[in-house]
Amino acid sequence: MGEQAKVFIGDTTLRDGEQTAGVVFSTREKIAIARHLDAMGVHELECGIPAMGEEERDSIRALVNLGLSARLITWNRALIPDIEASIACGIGAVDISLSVSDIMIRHKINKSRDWVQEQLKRALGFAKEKGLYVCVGGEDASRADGEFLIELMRTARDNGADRFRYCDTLGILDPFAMCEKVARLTTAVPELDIEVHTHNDLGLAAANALAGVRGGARYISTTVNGLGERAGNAALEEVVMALKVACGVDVGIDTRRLRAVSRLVGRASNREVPAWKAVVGEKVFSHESGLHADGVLKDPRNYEVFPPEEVGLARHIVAGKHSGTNGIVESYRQIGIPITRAEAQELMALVRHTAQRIKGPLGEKDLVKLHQARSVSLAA
Ligand SMILES: CC(=O)SCCNC(=O)CCNC(=O)[C@H](O)C(C)(C)COP(=O)(O)OP(=O)(O)OC[C@H]1O[C@@H](n2cnc3c(N)ncnc32)[C@H](O)[C@@H]1OP(=O)(O)O
Ligand SMILES: O=C(O)CCC(=O)C(=O)O
Repeated sequence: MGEQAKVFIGDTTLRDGEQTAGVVFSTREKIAIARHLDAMGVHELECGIPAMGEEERDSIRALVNLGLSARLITWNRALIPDIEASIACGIGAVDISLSVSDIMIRHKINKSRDWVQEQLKRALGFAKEKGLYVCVGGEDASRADGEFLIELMRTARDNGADRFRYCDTLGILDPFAMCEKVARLTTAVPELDIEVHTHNDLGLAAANALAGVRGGARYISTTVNGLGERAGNAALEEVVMALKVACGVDVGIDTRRLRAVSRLVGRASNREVPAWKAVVGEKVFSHESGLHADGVLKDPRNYEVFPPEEVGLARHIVAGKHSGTNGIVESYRQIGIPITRAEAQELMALVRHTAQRIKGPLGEKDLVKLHQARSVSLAA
């Protein structure tokens, strides 16, 4: 993955994210999330499923009316009425989805590979006739026959598709396999851009998204906080920061807004963001252990992969069971009580004991109490 690689983010918080069992966004929440993602510079928003009915279509129309810079795209089965419903919302881009693995072709949609090919031509032909941008969604592509996928992509290319979405629908791939499989497709059909849509059933969604890019994909499907079916999708915040930090690929998104959008989606989905959530968790820049706190105080780069401000977070030095002298001095400094290293060393056993007793970090009151107790015992 070189610096020159252009990678686009297609966020599907408002479609696959909302498909999380039990999650419902109000139109107002959808608007707030869409505005936020747009302001950050997310390139495309998959914003709903018009075939679901009038209420869903109304919310999609409300999003269309915002006039965002991001491209809005809807999810559709490969059925003309689904695409007509999208057009009726004023949408200019559609994902036309087909199950492409034999297991789903036979045991879900009860059809054949030939039917899939023919239905793709029909639905894609219709959408292109209407002037739409079309992403062809290959549901369960990671379990599909490789040769069949190539044939399907060629059909898609020859019928005007703008890109192909390679879905690891069940999250079964490892990053090495993902890279190889996508590379095979990009080599066989180089004219058609690939998007990778990865699920987190094995905790590999973000890694697989990056592996897809290594294999030649140019689009990544994400959701804020990794919301999505079952264990969720590749998290926007993880993908964007991993691309930037680990791969040297800047997708041009304002990462300082990641915390805010994470909290917005956390509230709207009624799924609080865990404090330890990678990249945006409230406590992922908290340092307690003596050697870590010391290292961070000397130079944050010792223990921080990027500065917390880069994602809208802040650093915290925490006094607790594993604290060392320098961390304790800093904890007292933060609450306006300057102490010396010698004083901190004397307080350390009390800090450890208190942390053990309360089974957690010390708050301001605990620190003040220990400091007063020490002063009293010295005076006595
Ligand atoms: C992997 C994914 O996330 S794909 C996105 C899935 N998202 C959703 O399902 C959320 C929204 N879904 C819905 O509101 C509804 O399921 C609708 C409107 C899409 C369809 O509703 P219904 O017509 O009542 O069908 P139902 O949900 O029971 O079953 C799906 C039907 O679509 C068919 N189907 C499934 N995928 C496709 C496809 N890609 N192209 C064409 N037909 C399909 C199934 O074979 C089944 O048809 P059958 O009843 O003839 O066997
Ligand atoms: O078919 C698509 O475009 C997306 C389907 C999907 O969400 C998935 O396969 O996980």
